[in-house]
Amino acid sequence: MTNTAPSTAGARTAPGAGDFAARTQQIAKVYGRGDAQVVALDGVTVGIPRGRFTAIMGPSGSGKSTLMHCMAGLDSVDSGQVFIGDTELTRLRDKQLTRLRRDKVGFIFQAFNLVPTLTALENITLPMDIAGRKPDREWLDAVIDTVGLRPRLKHRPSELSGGQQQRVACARALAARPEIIFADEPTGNLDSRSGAEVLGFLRDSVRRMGQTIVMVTHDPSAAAYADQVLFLSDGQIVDTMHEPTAERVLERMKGFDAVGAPVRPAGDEPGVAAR
Ligand SMILES: Nc1ncnc2c1ncn2[C@@H]1O[C@H](COP(=O)(O)OP(=O)(O)OP(=O)(O)O)[C@@H](O)[C@H]1O
Repeated sequence: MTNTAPSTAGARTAPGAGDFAARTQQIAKVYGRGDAQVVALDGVTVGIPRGRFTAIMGPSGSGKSTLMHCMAGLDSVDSGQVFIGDTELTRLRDKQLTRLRRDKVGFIFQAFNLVPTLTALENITLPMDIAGRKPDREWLDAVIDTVGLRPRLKHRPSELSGGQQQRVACARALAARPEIIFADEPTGNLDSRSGAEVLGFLRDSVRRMGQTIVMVTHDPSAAAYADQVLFLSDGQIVDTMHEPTAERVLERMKGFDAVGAPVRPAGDEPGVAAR
């Protein structure tokens, strides 16, 4: 890759660094050595615009999870820079990184990761309790209403459906008002109706609350809830699609052959790798 400016990833005019909730500059990540070496990220430069919903798609093994983990400070890069807001993660010591993840980043995983002995409300406020922060009551109320959990706040996870449990996990991520939320296959364990509900709440939290969300997904219908989709192939971003529909995303995914090489259809906007 020869470019150095982050992909606008959805913003139509070139935004400044301050408009990105997270960004990377030429990051590379290699796993293993010698014959077993795998280049998971190959010089990715990308910006995640604030207050937008961004989906990351690509063939299996293209580097989606690695990119998300590196952007979230859950994994280290071999070269390049990662920023959350103005803070360069790649310069932080472990303790500072832990604090930054706690204070500025929210996570939603495929497995709901709720504490079984706590009620829904206690699970939602747990990260703030651990951080010794008092929840902003008004914001918490808005989050609870957005995810439709008010009648279920005293229930424990085992008394909730999968969709409701994932809504608790969404509310937990939203409650602390993080700079950015990373969601890794958040609907992977849900039936299509519950999945649609959760995706609707995520989209609402972006539209109504100005949250920034990045979501890795394999599902074109899930990606269609996003404002833009970044397509990864062989550790590089090869396309960006704005205002996606499930049909267009599916069509674009068909453009990747079995080993993941991109075949760009005419008319699609080039991604950062081509700039
Ligand atoms: N811990 C690891 N050790 C060795 N190789 C790894 C490790 N993690 C990922 N990889 C390799 O890096 C590449 C990118 O993996 P990654 O999980 O980021 O892809 P992905 O697009 O998220 O895949 P999937 O859609 O199948 O989840 C793959 O070839 C994978 O095998």
